Amino acid sequence: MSTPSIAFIGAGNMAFSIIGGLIKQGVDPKKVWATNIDQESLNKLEQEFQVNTTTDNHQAISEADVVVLSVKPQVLKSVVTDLAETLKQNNPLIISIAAGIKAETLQDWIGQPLAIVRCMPNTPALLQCGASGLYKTAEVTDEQANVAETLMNAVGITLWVQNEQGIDAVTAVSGSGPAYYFLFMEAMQQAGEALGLDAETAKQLTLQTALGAARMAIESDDAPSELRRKVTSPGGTTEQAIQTFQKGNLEALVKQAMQAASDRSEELSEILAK
Ligand SMILES: NC(=O)C1=CN([C@@H]2O[C@H](COP(=O)(O)OP(=O)(O)OC[C@H]3O[C@@H](n4cnc5c(N)ncnc54)[C@H](OP(=O)(O)O)[C@@H]3O)[C@@H](O)[C@H]2O)C=CC1
Ligand SMILES: O=C(O)[C@@H]1CCC=N1
Repeated sequence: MSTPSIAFIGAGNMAFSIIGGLIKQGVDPKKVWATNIDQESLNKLEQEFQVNTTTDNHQAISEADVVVLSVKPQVLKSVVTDLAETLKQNNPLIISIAAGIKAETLQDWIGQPLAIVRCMPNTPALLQCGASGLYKTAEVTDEQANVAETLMNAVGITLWVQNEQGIDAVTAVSGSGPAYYFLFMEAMQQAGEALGLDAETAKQLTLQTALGAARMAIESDDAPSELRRKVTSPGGTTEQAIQTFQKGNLEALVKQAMQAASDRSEELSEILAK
């Protein structure tokens, strides 16, 4: 397949991030369609990225090689059942980014086992710094798997999981993950202010430190535990902070939080399959 024609059904936060990443990577905007309920919210997307937009989901998928389902999980059933006949006729590759909706459920709603890739991206896709987990059904050809991978590689790194449960774990790690780091940044910034820094100084120091730490963790041969050791002078300041985190059982809390995210992903798949 040359450059595929891609239709995003439900152009909200996540689709905006992926479309932005694709266009910045040089994907032809004429090959991209995006839909939403109202045209007003599509205008920004059209102005910023020059992609085709419509409020008519049928029009968007009429010639699409790839259909990206990017509405909220709660409305996915009505969207998919409405498009089922066209999907069966055109047989595009379907990429669903919805949290918690199993591929088999989508195939049931469509009424045919079409080729489905479940993808769990994250919002840093907007900066081509995303991380996506992918799972494919048996119907997905090698060529289609390549298309899905190439698409998502345009906005960050892409990793396949072998069973669908893996997508629940990916959701808990990288899908929801940016929010965990943002929460930590918010807390650090507030604590910096409480220590007497002005808001802007606390913000800049917090964000640059997050960037520096992430880059070091990615680029260094040292594991994060070793990088941490190198910051922590015996009897020094970092040791006091780390001990405070450990007394508060940070690791157990992180595990508990991510288990809750994964459980919710599984739970959604049961609730929303009905
Ligand atoms: N946000 C994130 O970090 C991530 C989200 N996801 C998944 O991505 C999906 C989208 O999430 P997100 O972008 O945050 O959600 P948004 O609500 O921002 O985007 C969904 C968009 O779809 C629109 N919409 C609703 N119904 C229809 C319809 N019938 N036809 C066309 N468009 C419609 C909504 O319009 P309106 O607002 O007017 O209802 C909204 O603009 C979800 O399934 C989520 O699970 C996956 C990974 C990360
Ligand atoms: O919170 C959610 O349900 C979605 C899925 C992962 C990130 N946002």
